[in-house]
Amino acid sequence: MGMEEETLAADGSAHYRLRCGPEHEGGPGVAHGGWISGVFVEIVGHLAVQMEQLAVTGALSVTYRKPVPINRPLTARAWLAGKDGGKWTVEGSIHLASSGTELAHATALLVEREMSHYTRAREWLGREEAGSDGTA
Ligand SMILES: CCCCCCCCCCCCCCCC(=O)SCCNC(=O)CCNC(=O)[C@H](O)C(C)(C)COP(=O)(O)OP(=O)(O)OC[C@H]1O[C@@H](n2cnc3c(N)ncnc32)[C@H](O)[C@@H]1OP(=O)(O)O
Repeated sequence: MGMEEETLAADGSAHYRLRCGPEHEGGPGVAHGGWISGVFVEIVGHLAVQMEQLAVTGALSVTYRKPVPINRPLTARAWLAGKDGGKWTVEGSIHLASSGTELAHATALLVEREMSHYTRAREWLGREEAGSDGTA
């Protein structure tokens, strides 16, 4: 996703240096929105990994404030904004490195899981493709 460096701050937030390559261009000189969303899924998910908790993204809301240029140094951060049992609210932002201006912001709901999540997903898919009622 173009991540070049990750640093963890004492407050638990994660900070990145990154850059959008031309392969993710969505308009002349600017990033595709899917790349921006993908960066957010990765950095909010990685925050949970850093805290040694497996969690998946249940919901992600992205605000695209300014076009994100390709081939320019960017910074991003992710931080835990709240926790309610096994549900985490994680926020993220992407900035133009040169000015610090925020280009995009995200709020994500992460849901804690065990590794059995993936076994259950495979079992669910088997039932789904076999034409059962699909109840997970
Ligand atoms: C230089 C170095 C750089 C390094 C750079 C890092 C690189 C390394 C990256 C590693 C990091 C990658 C990280 C990728 C992470 C994914 O890409 S995740 C992939 C995308 N997400 C998915 O595939 C999830 C698919 N969805 C699901 O599996 C299920 O819907 C979920 C999300 C597990 C929820 O299932 P569920 O049965 O509803 O779960 P359940 O336990 O019943 O619900 C828990 C609670 O969450 C609530 N909830 C669930 N979904 C929602 C929702 N959408 N909205 C509101 N509430 C919800 C439920 O209502 C419930 O609430 P309570 O009743 O407890 O109050």
